[in-house]
Amino acid sequence: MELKLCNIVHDFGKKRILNTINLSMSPGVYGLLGPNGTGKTTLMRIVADILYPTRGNVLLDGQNKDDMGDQYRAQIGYLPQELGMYNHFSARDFLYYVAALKGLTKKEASDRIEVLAQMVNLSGEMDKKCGKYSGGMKRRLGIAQALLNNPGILILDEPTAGLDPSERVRFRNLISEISNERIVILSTHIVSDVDHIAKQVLLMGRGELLRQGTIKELTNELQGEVWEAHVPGRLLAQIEENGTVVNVQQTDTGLVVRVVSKTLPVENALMVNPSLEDVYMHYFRRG
Ligand SMILES: Nc1ncnc2c1ncn2[C@@H]1O[C@H](COP(=O)(O)OP(=O)(O)OP(=O)(O)O)[C@@H](O)[C@H]1O
Repeated sequence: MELKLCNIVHDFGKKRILNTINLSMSPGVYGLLGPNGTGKTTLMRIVADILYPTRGNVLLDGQNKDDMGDQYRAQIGYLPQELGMYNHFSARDFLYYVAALKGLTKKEASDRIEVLAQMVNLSGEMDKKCGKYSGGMKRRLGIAQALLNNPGILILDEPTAGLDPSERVRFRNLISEISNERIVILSTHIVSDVDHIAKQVLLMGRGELLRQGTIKELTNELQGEVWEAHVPGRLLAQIEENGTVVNVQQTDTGLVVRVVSKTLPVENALMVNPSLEDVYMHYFRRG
């Protein structure tokens, strides 16, 4: 399966939101990483066939999605940022409802709901009302509804927003498990959501794909430019002037500063291995 975005441009009124996006994807997790308001949701809505781009084409295995119609939409699973759920529905009824909208028969729906409830670890909670679900359970139910039609392309828009750290880790593992046969596009501004699981990281800044690569490729680009130094507080401003400060930790004897800088930031700085967070800060330090 190959999903290709060709010269996607999108304008809202006179404002250009997406500027000539080109991208080719095969099964695996694509982490769409960038600050708020850079066009991630807009791009995902275009791939989900909810929004028509101003210009450009989306091709699935060489066929234009607009020519494929329902055949294309049958391949899409979408978890929007805000998924509307009926609080008085049980999780099971909610999934039956979405299954009906997706055109599944009752038998297909009941078989699939059984499998998905297990997959997202909600088997024992299916008769509980959606309104009684925690944030993490809602997100897992959101994944289940997106997977009802067994889509080849799964689009997850900030799926970990509002989750606590342990839910976040569980959720990341779940995404990883379900990504071996499908294209998963996951947008986030939280680096750890895509660290470890993304086959490719797409850095999105102001409507453009700034960089694309594996985590290793992106971190390798900063090899020799990431430092840690133990410094007195008064040196922080000078370090900030010459590099991108990624982290500052207070200690009894001063600060431990992590910084991206082409040159040695201070005498005693030690070169360290770059992380995806360093890459993110390097590209987006000014928001
Ligand atoms: N329907 C709309 N009409 C006008 N402008 C819009 C519309 N939807 C989004 N925008 C604008 O497009 C830009 C990109 O928004 P988008 O939601 O795609 O970004 P994002 O990267 O997903 O951000 P976030 O993480 O905050 O959702 C923003 O400036 C936003 O205000």
